[in-house]
Amino acid sequence: LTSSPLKFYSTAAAMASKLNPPVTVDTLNPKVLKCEYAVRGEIVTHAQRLQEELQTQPGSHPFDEILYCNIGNPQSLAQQPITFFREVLALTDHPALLDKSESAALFSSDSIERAWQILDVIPGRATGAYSHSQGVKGLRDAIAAGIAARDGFPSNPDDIFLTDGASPAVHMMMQLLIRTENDGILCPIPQYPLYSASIALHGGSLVPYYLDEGTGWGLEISELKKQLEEARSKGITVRALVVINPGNPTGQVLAEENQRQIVEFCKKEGLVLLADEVYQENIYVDDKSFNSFKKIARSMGYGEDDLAVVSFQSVSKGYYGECGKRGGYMEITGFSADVREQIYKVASVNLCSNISGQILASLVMNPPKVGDESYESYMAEKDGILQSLARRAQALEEAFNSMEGVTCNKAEGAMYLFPRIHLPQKAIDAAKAVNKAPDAFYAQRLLEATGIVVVPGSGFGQVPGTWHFRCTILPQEDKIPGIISHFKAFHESFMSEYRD
Ligand SMILES: Cc1ncc(COP(=O)(O)O)c(CN[C@@H]2CONC2=O)c1O
Repeated sequence: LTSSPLKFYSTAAAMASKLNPPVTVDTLNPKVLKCEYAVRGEIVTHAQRLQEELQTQPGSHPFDEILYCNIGNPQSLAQQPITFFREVLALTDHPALLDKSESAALFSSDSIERAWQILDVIPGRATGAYSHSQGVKGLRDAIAAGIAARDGFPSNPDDIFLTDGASPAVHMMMQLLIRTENDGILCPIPQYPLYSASIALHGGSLVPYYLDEGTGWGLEISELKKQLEEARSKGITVRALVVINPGNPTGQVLAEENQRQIVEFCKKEGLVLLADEVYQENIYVDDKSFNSFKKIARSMGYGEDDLAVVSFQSVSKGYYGECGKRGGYMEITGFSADVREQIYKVASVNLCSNISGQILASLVMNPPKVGDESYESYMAEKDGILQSLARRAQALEEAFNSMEGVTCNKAEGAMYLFPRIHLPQKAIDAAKAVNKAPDAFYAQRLLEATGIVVVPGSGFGQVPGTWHFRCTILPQEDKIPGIISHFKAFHESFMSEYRD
Protein backbone atom coordinates (compact mmCIF):
# COMPACT_ATOMS: atom_id res chain seq x y z
CA LEU A 1 0.00 0.00 0.00
CA THR A 2 2.92 2.37 0.63
CA SER A 3 4.65 1.58 -2.71
CA SER A 4 3.03 4.63 -4.28
CA PRO A 5 0.81 7.34 -2.74
CA LEU A 6 -1.48 7.25 -5.81
CA LYS A 7 -1.97 3.52 -5.44
CA PHE A 8 -2.53 3.96 -1.71
CA TYR A 9 -5.21 6.60 -2.16
CA SER A 10 -6.93 4.80 -5.04
CA THR A 11 -7.06 1.57 -3.01
CA ALA A 12 -8.23 3.41 0.09
CA ALA A 13 -10.88 5.25 -1.95
CA ALA A 14 -12.06 1.98 -3.48
CA MET A 15 -12.29 0.42 -0.02
CA ALA A 16 -14.08 3.48 1.35
CA SER A 17 -16.65 3.51 -1.44
CA LYS A 18 -17.37 -0.21 -0.80
CA LEU A 19 -17.94 0.63 2.88
CA ASN A 20 -20.02 3.77 2.13
CA PRO A 21 -21.40 3.52 -1.44
CA PRO A 22 -22.62 6.94 -2.66
CA VAL A 23 -26.13 5.56 -3.36
CA THR A 24 -28.02 3.03 -1.27
CA VAL A 25 -31.74 2.34 -1.03
CA ASP A 26 -31.69 4.24 2.25
CA THR A 27 -30.27 7.34 0.59
CA LEU A 28 -32.84 7.40 -2.24
CA ASN A 29 -35.73 9.83 -2.31
CA PRO A 30 -38.22 8.40 0.24
CA LYS A 31 -41.08 9.31 -2.12
CA VAL A 32 -39.66 6.78 -4.60
CA LEU A 33 -39.51 4.12 -1.90
CA LYS A 34 -43.14 4.81 -1.01
CA CYS A 35 -44.27 4.48 -4.64
CA GLU A 36 -45.72 1.12 -5.80
CA TYR A 37 -47.02 -0.08 -9.18
CA ALA A 38 -48.52 -3.55 -8.93
CA VAL A 39 -49.35 -3.99 -12.64
CA ARG A 40 -45.68 -4.80 -13.15
CA GLY A 41 -44.94 -5.83 -9.57
CA GLU A 42 -43.74 -8.91 -7.71
CA ILE A 43 -46.05 -11.42 -9.40
CA VAL A 44 -44.84 -10.33 -12.85
CA THR A 45 -41.19 -10.58 -11.84
CA HIS A 46 -41.89 -14.11 -10.61
CA ALA A 47 -43.61 -14.93 -13.90
CA GLN A 48 -40.57 -13.72 -15.84
CA ARG A 49 -38.38 -16.03 -13.75
CA LEU A 50 -40.64 -18.97 -14.55
CA GLN A 51 -40.57 -18.00 -18.21
CA GLU A 52 -36.77 -18.17 -18.20
CA GLU A 53 -36.91 -21.59 -16.52
CA LEU A 54 -39.32 -22.82 -19.19
CA GLN A 55 -36.81 -21.76 -21.82
CA THR A 56 -33.74 -23.19 -20.12
CA GLN A 57 -35.43 -26.27 -18.63
CA PRO A 58 -38.39 -27.29 -20.85
CA GLY A 59 -40.93 -29.29 -18.89
CA SER A 60 -39.86 -27.75 -15.57
CA HIS A 61 -43.41 -26.50 -14.87
CA PRO A 62 -46.92 -27.93 -15.26
CA PHE A 63 -47.53 -25.56 -18.20
CA ASP A 64 -45.62 -24.68 -21.36
CA GLU A 65 -46.16 -20.92 -21.59
CA ILE A 66 -46.76 -17.90 -19.38
CA LEU A 67 -50.03 -16.11 -20.15
CA TYR A 68 -49.64 -12.45 -19.16
CA CYS A 69 -53.13 -11.40 -18.11
CA ASN A 70 -51.69 -8.70 -15.84
CA ILE A 71 -51.39 -5.76 -18.23
CA GLY A 72 -53.61 -4.02 -20.75
CA ASN A 73 -51.12 -4.53 -23.57
CA PRO A 74 -53.24 -5.89 -26.46
CA GLN A 75 -50.57 -6.20 -29.14
CA SER A 76 -48.31 -8.22 -26.81
CA LEU A 77 -51.09 -10.80 -26.98
CA ALA A 78 -51.30 -10.84 -30.79
CA GLN A 79 -53.91 -8.11 -31.37
CA GLN A 80 -53.16 -6.63 -34.81
CA PRO A 81 -52.69 -2.87 -35.34
CA ILE A 82 -55.18 -0.92 -37.47
CA THR A 83 -53.97 -0.95 -41.08
CA PHE A 84 -54.89 2.63 -41.96
CA PHE A 85 -53.11 4.01 -38.89
CA ARG A 86 -49.94 2.06 -39.64
CA GLU A 87 -49.94 3.01 -43.32
CA VAL A 88 -50.10 6.70 -42.43
CA LEU A 89 -47.41 6.25 -39.74
CA ALA A 90 -45.12 4.46 -42.22
CA LEU A 91 -45.52 7.20 -44.83
CA THR A 92 -45.04 10.09 -42.38
CA ASP A 93 -42.08 8.35 -40.76
CA HIS A 94 -40.35 8.08 -44.16
CA PRO A 95 -41.88 10.78 -46.39
CA ALA A 96 -39.61 9.79 -49.30
CA LEU A 97 -41.96 6.85 -49.81
CA LEU A 98 -44.56 9.33 -51.06
CA ASP A 99 -42.32 10.19 -54.02
CA LYS A 100 -42.03 6.57 -55.15
CA SER A 101 -44.44 5.35 -57.82
CA GLU A 102 -44.57 1.90 -56.21
CA SER A 103 -46.21 3.36 -53.10
CA ALA A 104 -49.55 3.82 -54.86
CA ALA A 105 -49.73 0.03 -55.16
CA LEU A 106 -48.73 -0.52 -51.53
CA PHE A 107 -50.76 2.12 -49.67
CA SER A 108 -54.44 3.10 -49.85
CA SER A 109 -55.17 6.39 -51.56
CA ASP A 110 -56.63 7.87 -48.39
CA SER A 111 -53.64 6.91 -46.25
CA ILE A 112 -51.41 8.64 -48.85
CA GLU A 113 -53.69 11.67 -48.80
CA ARG A 114 -53.78 11.74 -44.98
CA ALA A 115 -49.98 11.43 -44.84
CA TRP A 116 -49.64 14.49 -47.08
CA GLN A 117 -52.17 16.41 -44.95
CA ILE A 118 -50.17 15.59 -41.81
CA LEU A 119 -46.79 16.39 -43.35
CA ASP A 120 -48.17 19.71 -44.57
CA VAL A 121 -48.91 20.79 -40.96
CA ILE A 122 -45.48 19.78 -39.70
CA PRO A 123 -42.92 22.56 -40.22
CA GLY A 124 -40.57 21.54 -43.02
CA ARG A 125 -42.31 18.16 -43.06
CA ALA A 126 -39.60 17.31 -40.51
CA THR A 127 -41.11 14.44 -38.51
CA GLY A 128 -37.76 14.01 -36.78
CA ALA A 129 -37.66 17.53 -35.37
CA TYR A 130 -38.80 18.76 -31.96
CA SER A 131 -42.33 20.13 -32.21
CA HIS A 132 -44.15 22.81 -30.23
CA SER A 133 -44.13 21.70 -26.56
CA GLN A 134 -47.89 21.11 -26.63
CA GLY A 135 -47.52 19.14 -29.84
CA VAL A 136 -47.75 20.04 -33.55
CA LYS A 137 -50.43 22.72 -33.85
CA GLY A 138 -51.97 21.17 -36.95
CA LEU A 139 -52.30 17.83 -35.17
CA ARG A 140 -53.88 19.54 -32.19
CA ASP A 141 -56.31 21.18 -34.63
CA ALA A 142 -57.26 17.73 -35.93
CA ILE A 143 -57.65 16.33 -32.40
CA ALA A 144 -59.76 19.31 -31.31
CA ALA A 145 -61.97 18.75 -34.37
CA GLY A 146 -62.30 15.09 -33.41
CA ILE A 147 -63.25 15.98 -29.83
CA ALA A 148 -65.82 18.53 -31.06
CA ALA A 149 -67.31 15.96 -33.46
CA ARG A 150 -67.48 13.40 -30.63
CA ASP A 151 -69.00 15.74 -28.02
CA GLY A 152 -70.99 18.29 -29.99
CA PHE A 153 -69.19 21.05 -28.09
CA PRO A 154 -66.18 23.08 -29.29
CA SER A 155 -62.64 22.15 -28.36
CA ASN A 156 -59.73 24.60 -28.43
CA PRO A 157 -56.44 23.23 -29.86
CA ASP A 158 -54.58 25.43 -27.36
CA ASP A 159 -56.19 23.43 -24.53
CA ILE A 160 -54.54 20.27 -25.81
CA PHE A 161 -51.15 18.96 -24.66
CA LEU A 162 -49.91 15.95 -26.64
CA THR A 163 -47.99 13.55 -24.39
CA ASP A 164 -46.10 10.25 -24.57
CA GLY A 165 -49.18 8.33 -23.46
CA ALA A 166 -51.63 9.44 -20.78
CA SER A 167 -49.21 8.54 -17.97
CA PRO A 168 -46.92 11.59 -18.31
CA ALA A 169 -50.00 13.81 -18.54
CA VAL A 170 -51.25 12.44 -15.22
CA HIS A 171 -47.81 12.96 -13.66
CA MET A 172 -47.78 16.54 -14.98
CA MET A 173 -51.12 17.34 -13.36
CA MET A 174 -50.05 15.81 -10.05
CA GLN A 175 -46.83 17.83 -10.23
CA LEU A 176 -48.86 21.01 -10.78
CA LEU A 177 -51.49 20.39 -8.10
CA ILE A 178 -49.54 18.88 -5.22
CA ARG A 179 -47.61 21.34 -3.06
CA THR A 180 -47.15 19.35 0.14
CA GLU A 181 -48.43 16.19 1.80
CA ASN A 182 -51.39 18.30 2.98
CA ASP A 183 -52.66 18.44 -0.59
CA GLY A 184 -55.00 15.55 -1.34
CA ILE A 185 -56.34 13.96 -4.49
CA LEU A 186 -59.65 12.04 -4.31
CA CYS A 187 -59.09 8.68 -6.05
CA PRO A 188 -61.40 5.73 -6.61
CA ILE A 189 -60.69 2.50 -4.73
CA PRO A 190 -60.01 0.18 -6.53
CA GLN A 191 -57.87 2.50 -8.67
CA TYR A 192 -55.36 2.16 -11.46
CA PRO A 193 -52.09 2.43 -9.48
CA LEU A 194 -50.60 5.11 -11.73
CA TYR A 195 -52.58 7.50 -9.52
CA SER A 196 -51.42 6.23 -6.13
CA ALA A 197 -47.86 5.97 -7.49
CA SER A 198 -47.88 9.50 -8.92
CA ILE A 199 -49.38 11.01 -5.78
CA ALA A 200 -46.69 9.26 -3.71
CA LEU A 201 -43.91 10.39 -6.06
CA HIS A 202 -45.14 13.98 -5.80
CA GLY A 203 -45.48 13.84 -2.04
CA GLY A 204 -49.23 14.34 -1.84
CA SER A 205 -52.02 12.45 -0.04
CA LEU A 206 -54.36 9.99 -1.70
CA VAL A 207 -57.90 10.56 -0.43
CA PRO A 208 -59.79 7.32 -1.17
CA TYR A 209 -63.40 7.03 -2.21
CA TYR A 210 -64.72 3.48 -2.35
CA LEU A 211 -66.62 2.27 -5.40
CA ASP A 212 -69.59 0.11 -4.41
CA GLU A 213 -69.03 -3.46 -5.65
CA GLY A 214 -72.60 -4.37 -4.69
CA THR A 215 -74.02 -1.89 -7.22
CA GLY A 216 -71.65 -2.78 -10.06
CA TRP A 217 -68.86 -0.51 -8.79
CA GLY A 218 -71.18 2.45 -8.46
CA LEU A 219 -69.71 5.84 -7.56
CA GLU A 220 -71.89 7.30 -4.78
CA ILE A 221 -71.84 11.06 -4.21
CA SER A 222 -72.48 10.42 -0.52
CA GLU A 223 -69.19 8.49 -0.39
CA LEU A 224 -67.37 11.36 -2.13
CA LYS A 225 -68.80 13.83 0.40
CA LYS A 226 -67.90 11.62 3.37
CA GLN A 227 -64.31 11.17 2.25
CA LEU A 228 -63.91 14.83 1.32
CA GLU A 229 -65.17 16.01 4.72
CA GLU A 230 -63.03 13.45 6.56
CA ALA A 231 -59.93 14.61 4.66
CA ARG A 232 -60.69 18.25 5.33
CA SER A 233 -61.19 17.54 9.03
CA LYS A 234 -57.61 16.21 9.04
CA GLY A 235 -56.31 19.43 7.50
CA ILE A 236 -56.00 18.04 3.98
CA THR A 237 -56.72 20.48 1.16
CA VAL A 238 -58.40 18.32 -1.47
CA ARG A 239 -57.38 19.67 -4.89
CA ALA A 240 -58.90 17.29 -7.41
CA LEU A 241 -61.15 14.32 -8.04
CA VAL A 242 -59.94 11.47 -10.26
CA VAL A 243 -62.62 9.57 -12.18
CA ILE A 244 -61.68 6.66 -14.45
CA ASN A 245 -64.50 6.06 -16.93
CA PRO A 246 -64.76 3.30 -18.14
CA GLY A 247 -63.14 2.02 -14.96
CA ASN A 248 -59.81 0.27 -14.46
CA PRO A 249 -59.71 -2.30 -12.84
CA THR A 250 -63.48 -2.39 -12.32
CA GLY A 251 -64.82 -2.05 -15.88
CA GLN A 252 -67.93 -0.04 -15.01
CA VAL A 253 -69.29 2.65 -17.36
CA LEU A 254 -70.82 5.60 -15.50
CA ALA A 255 -74.45 6.49 -16.12
CA GLU A 256 -75.01 10.00 -17.45
CA GLU A 257 -76.96 11.06 -14.34
CA ASN A 258 -74.11 9.92 -12.14
CA GLN A 259 -71.71 11.97 -14.26
CA ARG A 260 -73.86 15.05 -13.82
CA GLN A 261 -73.82 14.54 -10.05
CA ILE A 262 -70.03 14.26 -10.14
CA VAL A 263 -69.68 17.47 -12.17
CA GLU A 264 -72.02 19.24 -9.74
CA PHE A 265 -69.96 17.93 -6.81
CA CYS A 266 -66.67 19.20 -8.28
CA LYS A 267 -68.14 22.60 -9.06
CA LYS A 268 -69.68 22.96 -5.60
CA GLU A 269 -66.52 21.79 -3.78
CA GLY A 270 -64.05 23.64 -6.03
CA LEU A 271 -62.27 20.50 -7.20
CA VAL A 272 -60.40 20.00 -10.47
CA LEU A 273 -62.08 17.10 -12.29
CA LEU A 274 -59.38 14.76 -13.63
CA ALA A 275 -61.27 12.62 -16.15
CA ASP A 276 -59.31 9.55 -17.22
CA GLU A 277 -61.08 8.48 -20.42
CA VAL A 278 -58.47 6.23 -22.05
CA TYR A 279 -61.07 3.40 -22.41
CA GLN A 280 -63.65 5.60 -24.14
CA GLU A 281 -63.81 3.26 -27.15
CA ASN A 282 -64.04 0.11 -24.99
CA ILE A 283 -67.78 -0.22 -24.28
CA TYR A 284 -69.27 -3.77 -24.42
CA VAL A 285 -72.83 -3.31 -23.21
CA ASP A 286 -75.69 -1.95 -25.32
CA ASP A 287 -77.31 0.04 -22.51
CA LYS A 288 -74.29 2.24 -21.86
CA SER A 289 -72.37 4.66 -24.04
CA PHE A 290 -69.38 6.92 -23.47
CA ASN A 291 -69.97 10.56 -22.59
CA SER A 292 -66.90 12.68 -21.90
CA PHE A 293 -67.02 14.65 -18.67
CA LYS A 294 -66.33 17.79 -20.66
CA LYS A 295 -69.46 17.10 -22.74
CA ILE A 296 -71.50 16.54 -19.57
CA ALA A 297 -70.22 19.76 -17.99
CA ARG A 298 -70.93 21.77 -21.13
CA SER A 299 -74.39 20.19 -21.48
CA MET A 300 -75.11 21.39 -17.92
CA GLY A 301 -74.22 24.91 -19.00
CA TYR A 302 -70.88 24.92 -17.22
CA GLY A 303 -68.11 26.65 -19.14
CA GLU A 304 -64.52 27.74 -18.71
CA ASP A 305 -65.34 29.93 -15.70
CA ASP A 306 -67.33 27.33 -13.76
CA LEU A 307 -64.96 24.43 -13.18
CA ALA A 308 -61.67 22.94 -14.36
CA VAL A 309 -61.92 19.68 -16.28
CA VAL A 310 -58.79 17.84 -17.46
CA SER A 311 -59.49 14.97 -19.85
CA PHE A 312 -56.92 12.24 -20.53
CA GLN A 313 -56.86 10.14 -23.72
CA SER A 314 -54.36 7.56 -24.99
CA VAL A 315 -53.53 5.51 -28.10
CA SER A 316 -52.81 2.53 -25.81
CA LYS A 317 -56.36 1.26 -25.43
CA GLY A 318 -59.56 1.21 -27.49
CA TYR A 319 -59.41 -1.01 -30.56
CA TYR A 320 -55.99 0.41 -31.52
CA GLY A 321 -53.95 -0.81 -28.52
CA GLU A 322 -50.82 1.05 -29.62
CA CYS A 323 -49.25 1.01 -26.13
CA GLY A 324 -45.66 1.05 -27.33
CA LYS A 325 -46.14 4.03 -29.66
CA ARG A 326 -46.62 6.26 -26.57
CA GLY A 327 -49.30 8.64 -27.80
CA GLY A 328 -51.99 10.52 -25.94
CA TYR A 329 -53.09 13.92 -24.73
CA MET A 330 -54.64 15.90 -21.95
CA GLU A 331 -57.27 18.55 -22.74
CA ILE A 332 -57.14 21.18 -20.01
CA THR A 333 -60.10 23.53 -19.54
CA GLY A 334 -61.18 25.99 -16.87
CA PHE A 335 -57.76 27.29 -15.85
CA SER A 336 -56.73 30.96 -15.87
CA ALA A 337 -54.21 32.22 -18.43
CA ASP A 338 -51.40 32.45 -15.87
CA VAL A 339 -52.04 28.90 -14.64
CA ARG A 340 -51.99 27.66 -18.23
CA GLU A 341 -48.66 29.42 -18.65
CA GLN A 342 -47.27 27.33 -15.79
CA ILE A 343 -48.67 24.14 -17.33
CA TYR A 344 -47.00 25.07 -20.62
CA LYS A 345 -43.73 25.77 -18.80
CA VAL A 346 -43.72 22.29 -17.23
CA ALA A 347 -44.51 20.74 -20.61
CA SER A 348 -41.70 22.70 -22.24
CA VAL A 349 -39.12 21.23 -19.85
CA ASN A 350 -39.63 17.90 -21.66
CA LEU A 351 -39.40 19.72 -25.02
CA CYS A 352 -42.11 17.70 -26.80
CA SER A 353 -43.69 14.24 -27.00
CA ASN A 354 -42.69 11.85 -29.76
CA ILE A 355 -44.00 12.79 -33.18
CA SER A 356 -45.24 9.29 -34.14
CA GLY A 357 -47.34 9.25 -30.98
CA GLN A 358 -48.67 12.71 -31.83
CA ILE A 359 -49.59 11.61 -35.36
CA LEU A 360 -51.25 8.46 -34.03
CA ALA A 361 -53.29 10.47 -31.49
CA SER A 362 -54.57 12.64 -34.37
CA LEU A 363 -55.51 9.49 -36.32
CA VAL A 364 -57.30 7.92 -33.34
CA MET A 365 -59.39 11.10 -32.99
CA ASN A 366 -59.93 11.38 -36.77
CA PRO A 367 -60.25 7.86 -38.21
CA PRO A 368 -61.43 7.12 -41.78
CA LYS A 369 -64.93 8.39 -42.52
CA VAL A 370 -67.74 7.03 -44.70
CA GLY A 371 -66.68 7.31 -48.32
CA ASP A 372 -62.95 7.07 -47.64
CA GLU A 373 -61.25 4.20 -49.49
CA SER A 374 -60.15 2.62 -46.19
CA TYR A 375 -63.46 3.13 -44.38
CA GLU A 376 -64.93 -0.37 -44.88
CA SER A 377 -61.69 -2.21 -44.07
CA TYR A 378 -61.06 0.08 -41.11
CA MET A 379 -64.54 -0.54 -39.69
CA ALA A 380 -64.17 -4.30 -40.23
CA GLU A 381 -60.92 -4.29 -38.23
CA LYS A 382 -62.34 -2.04 -35.50
CA ASP A 383 -65.63 -3.93 -35.08
CA GLY A 384 -63.84 -7.27 -35.24
CA ILE A 385 -61.58 -6.34 -32.34
CA LEU A 386 -64.27 -4.74 -30.17
CA GLN A 387 -66.80 -7.54 -30.72
CA SER A 388 -64.16 -10.13 -29.87
CA LEU A 389 -63.21 -8.22 -26.70
CA ALA A 390 -66.88 -8.19 -25.70
CA ARG A 391 -67.15 -11.96 -26.22
CA ARG A 392 -63.98 -12.57 -24.22
CA ALA A 393 -65.23 -10.38 -21.38
CA GLN A 394 -68.52 -12.28 -21.29
CA ALA A 395 -66.84 -15.71 -21.37
CA LEU A 396 -64.43 -14.86 -18.54
CA GLU A 397 -67.12 -13.16 -16.44
CA GLU A 398 -69.33 -16.27 -16.69
CA ALA A 399 -66.40 -18.54 -15.89
CA PHE A 400 -65.41 -16.58 -12.77
CA ASN A 401 -69.00 -16.47 -11.56
CA SER A 402 -69.21 -20.26 -11.92
CA MET A 403 -66.25 -20.78 -9.57
CA GLU A 404 -66.77 -21.58 -5.85
CA GLY A 405 -66.58 -18.47 -3.71
CA VAL A 406 -66.03 -16.12 -6.65
CA THR A 407 -68.31 -13.23 -7.64
CA CYS A 408 -67.57 -11.04 -10.63
CA ASN A 409 -69.29 -7.87 -11.83
CA LYS A 410 -69.81 -7.46 -15.55
CA ALA A 411 -67.04 -5.75 -17.53
CA GLU A 412 -69.21 -3.07 -19.14
CA GLY A 413 -66.07 -1.54 -20.61
CA ALA A 414 -62.27 -1.19 -20.44
CA MET A 415 -60.16 -4.39 -20.64
CA TYR A 416 -60.39 -6.11 -17.27
CA LEU A 417 -62.40 -8.25 -14.91
CA PHE A 418 -61.98 -7.76 -11.18
CA PRO A 419 -63.57 -10.74 -9.46
CA ARG A 420 -63.89 -11.00 -5.70
CA ILE A 421 -62.61 -14.22 -4.14
CA HIS A 422 -64.09 -15.31 -0.80
CA LEU A 423 -61.09 -17.21 0.57
CA PRO A 424 -61.37 -19.81 3.34
CA GLN A 425 -59.71 -18.80 6.64
CA LYS A 426 -57.15 -21.58 6.18
CA ALA A 427 -56.00 -19.95 2.95
CA ILE A 428 -55.83 -16.55 4.64
CA ASP A 429 -53.76 -18.07 7.44
CA ALA A 430 -51.47 -19.80 4.93
CA ALA A 431 -50.92 -16.46 3.18
CA LYS A 432 -50.15 -14.79 6.49
CA ALA A 433 -47.62 -17.51 7.30
CA VAL A 434 -45.60 -16.51 4.23
CA ASN A 435 -46.17 -12.81 4.81
CA LYS A 436 -48.36 -12.32 1.72
CA ALA A 437 -51.72 -10.68 1.19
CA PRO A 438 -54.28 -13.47 0.64
CA ASP A 439 -55.00 -12.40 -2.95
CA ALA A 440 -51.27 -12.18 -3.71
CA PHE A 441 -50.87 -15.69 -2.25
CA TYR A 442 -53.72 -16.92 -4.47
CA ALA A 443 -52.26 -15.19 -7.57
CA GLN A 444 -48.86 -16.74 -6.98
CA ARG A 445 -50.32 -20.23 -6.53
CA LEU A 446 -52.35 -19.70 -9.73
CA LEU A 447 -49.20 -18.67 -11.61
CA GLU A 448 -47.20 -21.66 -10.36
CA ALA A 449 -49.98 -24.08 -11.27
CA THR A 450 -51.11 -22.67 -14.63
CA GLY A 451 -48.68 -20.01 -15.93
CA ILE A 452 -51.51 -17.46 -15.83
CA VAL A 453 -50.49 -14.01 -14.51
CA VAL A 454 -53.12 -11.88 -12.80
CA VAL A 455 -52.62 -8.88 -10.51
CA PRO A 456 -53.74 -9.20 -6.87
CA GLY A 457 -56.54 -6.84 -5.89
CA SER A 458 -54.33 -5.45 -3.13
CA GLY A 459 -52.37 -3.74 -5.94
CA PHE A 460 -55.41 -1.60 -6.76
CA GLY A 461 -56.87 -1.11 -3.29
CA GLN A 462 -60.09 -2.73 -2.07
CA VAL A 463 -62.45 -2.60 0.88
CA PRO A 464 -60.41 -3.97 3.82
CA GLY A 465 -61.10 -7.65 4.37
CA THR A 466 -62.17 -8.25 0.77
CA TRP A 467 -59.88 -9.94 -1.76
CA HIS A 468 -59.84 -9.65 -5.53
CA PHE A 469 -57.62 -10.11 -8.55
CA ARG A 470 -57.54 -8.36 -11.90
CA CYS A 471 -57.47 -10.39 -15.10
CA THR A 472 -57.35 -8.84 -18.56
CA ILE A 473 -59.73 -9.93 -21.32
CA LEU A 474 -56.89 -9.73 -23.85
CA PRO A 475 -55.59 -13.26 -24.60
CA GLN A 476 -56.67 -14.14 -28.14
CA GLU A 477 -60.12 -15.68 -28.32
CA ASP A 478 -58.89 -19.18 -29.19
CA LYS A 479 -56.89 -19.24 -25.94
CA ILE A 480 -59.81 -18.28 -23.70
CA PRO A 481 -61.36 -21.79 -23.31
CA GLY A 482 -57.96 -23.20 -22.26
CA ILE A 483 -57.42 -20.37 -19.79
CA ILE A 484 -60.86 -20.96 -18.31
CA SER A 485 -60.39 -24.71 -17.93
CA HIS A 486 -56.94 -24.36 -16.34
CA PHE A 487 -58.16 -21.54 -14.09
CA LYS A 488 -61.15 -23.62 -12.95
CA ALA A 489 -59.05 -26.70 -12.31
CA PHE A 490 -56.60 -24.70 -10.25
CA HIS A 491 -59.34 -22.97 -8.30
CA GLU A 492 -61.09 -26.25 -7.42
CA SER A 493 -57.81 -27.74 -6.26
CA PHE A 494 -56.90 -24.62 -4.25
CA MET A 495 -60.29 -24.47 -2.54
CA SER A 496 -60.15 -28.20 -1.74
CA GLU A 497 -56.72 -27.74 -0.20
CA TYR A 498 -57.85 -24.88 2.05
CA ARG A 499 -61.59 -25.47 2.56
CA ASP A 500 -62.42 -24.82 6.23
C1 LIG B 1 -56.91 4.10 -16.54
C2 LIG B 1 -55.58 4.25 -17.21
N1 LIG B 1 -55.06 5.50 -17.36
C3 LIG B 1 -53.86 5.69 -17.94
C4 LIG B 1 -53.12 4.61 -18.41
C5 LIG B 1 -51.77 4.90 -19.02
O1 LIG B 1 -51.78 4.65 -20.36
P1 LIG B 1 -50.63 5.17 -21.35
O2 LIG B 1 -49.60 5.87 -20.55
O3 LIG B 1 -50.13 3.93 -22.03
O4 LIG B 1 -51.33 6.10 -22.27
C6 LIG B 1 -53.61 3.30 -18.28
C7 LIG B 1 -52.80 2.14 -18.78
N2 LIG B 1 -53.27 0.86 -18.41
C8 LIG B 1 -52.34 0.05 -17.64
C9 LIG B 1 -51.25 -0.52 -18.48
O5 LIG B 1 -51.74 -1.84 -18.81
N3 LIG B 1 -52.65 -2.23 -17.81
C10 LIG B 1 -53.03 -1.18 -17.08
O6 LIG B 1 -53.79 -1.20 -16.14
C11 LIG B 1 -54.87 3.12 -17.67
O7 LIG B 1 -55.39 1.89 -17.50
